[in-house]
Amino acid sequence: MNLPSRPRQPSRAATAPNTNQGPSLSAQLLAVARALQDVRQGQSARAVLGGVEPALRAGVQALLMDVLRVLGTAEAVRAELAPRKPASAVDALLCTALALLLPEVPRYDAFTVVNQAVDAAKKRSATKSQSAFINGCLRSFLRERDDLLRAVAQEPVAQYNHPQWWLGRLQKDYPQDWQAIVAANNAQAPMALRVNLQRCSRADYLALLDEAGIEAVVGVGEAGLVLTRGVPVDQLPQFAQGWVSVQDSAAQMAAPLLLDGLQPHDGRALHVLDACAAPGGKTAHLLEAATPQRPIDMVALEIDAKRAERIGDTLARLSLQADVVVASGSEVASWLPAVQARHGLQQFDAILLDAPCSASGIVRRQPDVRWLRRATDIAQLAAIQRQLLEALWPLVVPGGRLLYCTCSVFHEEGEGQVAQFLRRHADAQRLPAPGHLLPQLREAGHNSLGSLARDHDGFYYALLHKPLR
Ligand SMILES: C[S@@+](CC[C@H](N)C(=O)[O-])C[C@H]1O[C@@H](n2cnc3c(N)ncnc32)[C@H](O)[C@@H]1O
Repeated sequence: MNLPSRPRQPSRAATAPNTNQGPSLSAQLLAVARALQDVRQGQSARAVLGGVEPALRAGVQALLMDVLRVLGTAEAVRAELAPRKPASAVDALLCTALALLLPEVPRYDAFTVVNQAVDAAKKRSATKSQSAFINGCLRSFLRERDDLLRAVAQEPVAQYNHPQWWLGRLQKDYPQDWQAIVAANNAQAPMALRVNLQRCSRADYLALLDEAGIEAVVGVGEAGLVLTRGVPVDQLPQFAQGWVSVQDSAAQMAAPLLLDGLQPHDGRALHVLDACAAPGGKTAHLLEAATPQRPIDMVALEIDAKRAERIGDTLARLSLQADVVVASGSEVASWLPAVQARHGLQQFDAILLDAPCSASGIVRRQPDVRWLRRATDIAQLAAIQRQLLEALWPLVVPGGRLLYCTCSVFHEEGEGQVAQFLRRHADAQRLPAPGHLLPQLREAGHNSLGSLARDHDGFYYALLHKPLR
């Protein structure tokens, strides 16, 4: 945490409490505080934001993400200012305003935040009677900010903005790199794109972006791009027509890892199973990588019926096709016979197992994740990952392969899981794959183009080959 040496000046964003066009800051603060209350009760930020009225949603989303990134500091400061924890609605509004007053979040002039937070408090029955208390706390913070920040800087949760158990796990798994991982988690991720090579080349799409005034650099693989500034997807040329998708650079490594060098011998289509497929980002990438010489027959499995609908939406936009099956990858008997009959197959040439995980590698995109997870979740998730690996490995044809991946940096969900699997399965051989990829903190000069091109989330990849008998 950087301590400011002098009071912060009015900053880059709005300093006025309201404009003629947009909703007032107090209305946004009220909605952010309600959303924070819901997240604290266990709901994901994505689900909560879905319920925010459309006119407020974009602003509330941006502010909520900022608040969640510094929530550990804000809560520690609140505890200094008000040792007896206020009622949940009051605490959520107070912590929201404190977060927006921290030096890491220079969005608004400090007095604007204070005044608008007090206005917000007066608008809600659950906070109305505490508006003077909120005003007092926030003004105390402005007066004593440096001392308060120095006091809480000694507490790891306040300093690093991650739960204690999470920091402990990172320290154990990465004694050298844990602080760099935490710093990357607290930064904002760039917007990465994957060009649909069935529709156009990367060079042609770059030219389209250039025409639209959107600056981008070449990213991973044959289809990756990274924007120097994120834009709403509807501003991306030909997005609705399926020429491009938004996907982090680490996730874009899955399709080439699984497919490169794999060719069915008899000229038939490659039988591919995406075993945990929703919302279908990697299913789509695999299908985009099909060629006339290597057509792909895709089965996309997903346990959650609602999420499975999103695979259909993803594929429809991109004009791609898969057999979407709602079932559990670990209960093979419930879906395999019907799939075998429909596709005329016995086993799969390639299986992608993008397993459910803690999502500890993508917290820079989903800053709520760190506050929602519990320490005990990791062992439970590792048990599910193990069941899926055990159930799916027999479905790989000899000569075929399984790509195991998670968007986690924790060893128990990555290297630890795969090392145990290899000890149990003499018929599994490792092929080259990146292993644990760590989220990157961009180098000095921040948006330096080379640094952007190499930026990615935290991820884990292991490629397992089943030799011919
Ligand atoms: C990491 S996400 C997959 C992301 C997806 N591969 C993509 O790139 O868009 C994991 C998915 O696995 C699903 N899932 C969890 N347990 C499962 C199981 N036993 N069988 C099949 N799907 C499962 C979850 O509902 C979730 O949609």
